[in-house]
Amino acid sequence: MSWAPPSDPVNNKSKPIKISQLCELCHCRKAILKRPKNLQKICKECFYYVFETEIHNTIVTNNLFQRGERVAVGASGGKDSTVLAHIMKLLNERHDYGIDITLLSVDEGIVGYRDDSLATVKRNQKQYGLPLEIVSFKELYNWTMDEIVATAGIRNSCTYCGVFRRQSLDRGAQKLNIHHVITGHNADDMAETVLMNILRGDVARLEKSTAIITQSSGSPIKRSKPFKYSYQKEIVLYAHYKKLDYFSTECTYAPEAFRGTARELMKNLEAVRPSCIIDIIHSGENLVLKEKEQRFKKLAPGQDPLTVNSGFIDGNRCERCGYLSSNKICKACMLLEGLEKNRATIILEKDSSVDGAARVMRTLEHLSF
Ligand SMILES: Nc1ncnc2c1ncn2[C@@H]1O[C@H](COP(=O)(O)OP(=O)(O)OP(=O)(O)O)[C@@H](O)[C@H]1O
Repeated sequence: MSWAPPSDPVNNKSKPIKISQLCELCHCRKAILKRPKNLQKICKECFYYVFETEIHNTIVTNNLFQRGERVAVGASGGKDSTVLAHIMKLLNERHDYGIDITLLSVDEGIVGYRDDSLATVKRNQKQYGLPLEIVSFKELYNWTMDEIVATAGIRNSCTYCGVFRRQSLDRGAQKLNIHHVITGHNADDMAETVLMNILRGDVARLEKSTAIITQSSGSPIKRSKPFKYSYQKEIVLYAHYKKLDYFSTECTYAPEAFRGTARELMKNLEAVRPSCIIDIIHSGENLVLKEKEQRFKKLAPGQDPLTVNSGFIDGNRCERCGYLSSNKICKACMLLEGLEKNRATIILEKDSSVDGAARVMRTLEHLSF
């Protein structure tokens, strides 16, 4: 789409605009917002244009989509994925990417949170005229997040949720025969991840943390992040001005503790220097890490470092569930094993004493693994 000239120029005599109030991009309309990314004062129309065009440029530069490809948008009903669904539909039509978009949601089973946000996704489905598929933890693992938290405690809830959700999105996509899932992870999320991995010294993750496309070896599903360079604040502004229908409540369970700390640090840095979000991403992209061979064991000629160092076998399948996994038993099955043991203990204790209920409550309070 070519850029449309402003319809309400400065010389509009009925409503003159002071030069100092003019949009710094079109120099015609009144600026109504300061762009969080670079503090430019711009009008609403120019904001839409630059925001959408930057995402289009990210898509084209990184060659994210192939004509005819089927793409699933990981749709949680939150602001990021709602804006993602809206923008993907818009850009697909505007620039004729020729992709086929489906909304894919995971119901983690969190009463008062995910049930409400899924209601938003169902409205979005109608608003955008896109097909929707919902897969649930209950149907895939026979556990809801509420049951997991009641059994394992709240402390590790993000670990369970993250592992099961990642696999659920893959399984949902496979069910639909879709091989590309896009998510609403944005620049703030990415900069936070880079910081977190630096602070933890997690070199293996640091290396991958700025990749726009990720794909587990052997997995048919690739993932990408079209909002890699989009600021969280701009996504919220866009959703607000476009009056998009999204769900804005935070998850009922505790956020991952260390990510929360990194987020706080990022917010403080951004307040002093807005460009630091992009700067951290660029730093991450340009980090040159030591050769894997030097970081890990010595390799025989032709040996894959990942195979040697983690027991990884390309195209491996989990011995329990048969799903693709880089280990003999996939992470989801390992977590499930711990959960099932605790469910068994709780049921046993409940049955064997008069004051069982009180004991179960005490056990639940102290359980963590
Ligand atoms: N339950 C879900 N079903 C489908 N996709 C999900 C779900 N939860 C998260 N995602 C995907 O992962 C991305 C990042 O999720 P995260 O929980 O970190 O969220 P967020 O920043 O609150 O995003 P959002 O505003 O879209 O909820 C989301 O934008 C979405 O694409």
